[in-house]
Amino acid sequence: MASLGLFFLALFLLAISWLWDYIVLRHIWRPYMAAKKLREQGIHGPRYKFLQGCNEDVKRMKAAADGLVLDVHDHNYLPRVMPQYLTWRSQYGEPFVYWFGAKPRMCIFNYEWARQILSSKSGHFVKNDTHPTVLALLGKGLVLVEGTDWVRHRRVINPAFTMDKIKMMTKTMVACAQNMMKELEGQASRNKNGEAQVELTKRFQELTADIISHTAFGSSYKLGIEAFHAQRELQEIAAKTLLNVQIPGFNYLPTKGNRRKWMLEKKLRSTLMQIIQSRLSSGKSGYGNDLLGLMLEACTGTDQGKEQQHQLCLSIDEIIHECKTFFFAGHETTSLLLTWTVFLLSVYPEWQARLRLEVLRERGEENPNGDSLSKLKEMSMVFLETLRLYGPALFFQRKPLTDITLGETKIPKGHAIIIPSAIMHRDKAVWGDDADEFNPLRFGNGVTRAAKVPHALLAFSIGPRSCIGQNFAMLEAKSVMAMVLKKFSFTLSPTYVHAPVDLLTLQPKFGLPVVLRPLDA
Ligand code: HEM
Repeated sequence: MASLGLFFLALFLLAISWLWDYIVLRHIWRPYMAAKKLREQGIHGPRYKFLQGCNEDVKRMKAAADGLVLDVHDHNYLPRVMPQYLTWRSQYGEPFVYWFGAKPRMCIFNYEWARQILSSKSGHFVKNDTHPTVLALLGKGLVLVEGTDWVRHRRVINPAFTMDKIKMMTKTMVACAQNMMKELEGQASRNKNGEAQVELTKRFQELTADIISHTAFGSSYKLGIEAFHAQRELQEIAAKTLLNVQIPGFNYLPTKGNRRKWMLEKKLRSTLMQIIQSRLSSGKSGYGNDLLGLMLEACTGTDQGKEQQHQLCLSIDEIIHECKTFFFAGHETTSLLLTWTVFLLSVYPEWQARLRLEVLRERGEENPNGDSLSKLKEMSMVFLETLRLYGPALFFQRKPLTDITLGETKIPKGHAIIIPSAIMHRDKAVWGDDADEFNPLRFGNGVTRAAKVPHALLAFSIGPRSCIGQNFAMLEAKSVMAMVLKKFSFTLSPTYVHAPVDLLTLQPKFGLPVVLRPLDA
């Protein structure tokens, strides 16, 4: 009896200590003190609300803005997509602080501060805490690892992204694009008017999944596409649940949503494991020159010294995480670059004609290759302008590991910093009065001279954590766009609705229906 009493007393004390830590300290005292300290520095923001922070306000503002539909010439979708940042900036100035649950987030708009944070090599800034579903989707690969692990992963992966290697992959990229063109031509020829009405967002997603599957993992399309579908659904779940209050332990409850998420995670892992296993069993004379081959070689190679091998070694579990990372990072972003470029070239047919001419001038009727694609300067300009206006990533997050000072402002350790690149890309003081307009000519003298600040384009980020796949993405997008421009002219379908939406990446809410007209018809 006495021991039962002791047990309940211990349980009671445990509950009290949990309540004290979780409710009082974490959700009342710390937010109160953090807000007070920031106020003393003149940094204000929306009021913290118990447990939810500002998450419900964000949901409300986004829901209210969701009905806004833009004219196709209007590229300022920020009031639709990021209404909270615009509202709070106008109410509280720059920077301001808001609350993601109980966690403070400082939103900065200053290019010099962004440069200092993103270019820092000191290791003082790390990626912010990742939502569990985003982690399941993206894997703890290169995008999310930190410190010496990041150095090790990046060393293993860097050799797969040299320009020579990427140029060699052009053939595969063009072949995948060619298959898609054939399908589209077939679709057009079956219609009486010889045109095809196609929703391109989905087509580009499938195409870029096919390309990454072939170039990075050498896997069969069928297996790759299974991983792709599981990741897509995880992304939808993440986008829907990101702003929900996170109750400790909730992720372990067998709710319908959690069970679906676990099933998808399992499916993704087992599919990637299958791709890896089939490569391992075929690797009698090396594992191949692509990304997966390089990772497996590093993991199992025996011709290096022990010390060097340790620095260049990834475990099978780490390789699975990297596969998730590359599968997601490697196709989602590029498919969106293609989607938004087709949108803009439909709205500005003079640029569509200009790029078609450039493609035909460089290569005539022949399929593009690595060298000819590198010469497509105007196409590069159009991609850069597309990334400025419709970059897939809307903002970056970093978290300082120690107290830091930016200008006169002190940012305490652990306070997340939000760098809203989509808003900064429209800063008229930096980009000029036409910042809201589509003007690829601003990139005529190269990316560093396009604005008043050398590294104003943040689409691939800057500094040591900038995108490892940017050359790959540009060459891939060029391969596909060159093929599309050679085969078709295109216009927006009358059913297109211009309503960009934030689903972790910037996407057209209702897809991109276009009308394709074969050029040789
Ligand atoms: C238009 C296409 C792309 C865009 C706009 C883009 C954008 C970005 C951005 C903004 C970051 C930095 C994220 C941060 O700092 O939080 C990043 C990192 C990364 N990207 Fe991309 N990306 C693209 C294509 C690709 C491709 C094709 C791959 C792989 C094949 C890739 C792989 C990665 C990886 C692994 C990182 C993490 C790098 C590191 O932290 O060392 N990306 N990307």
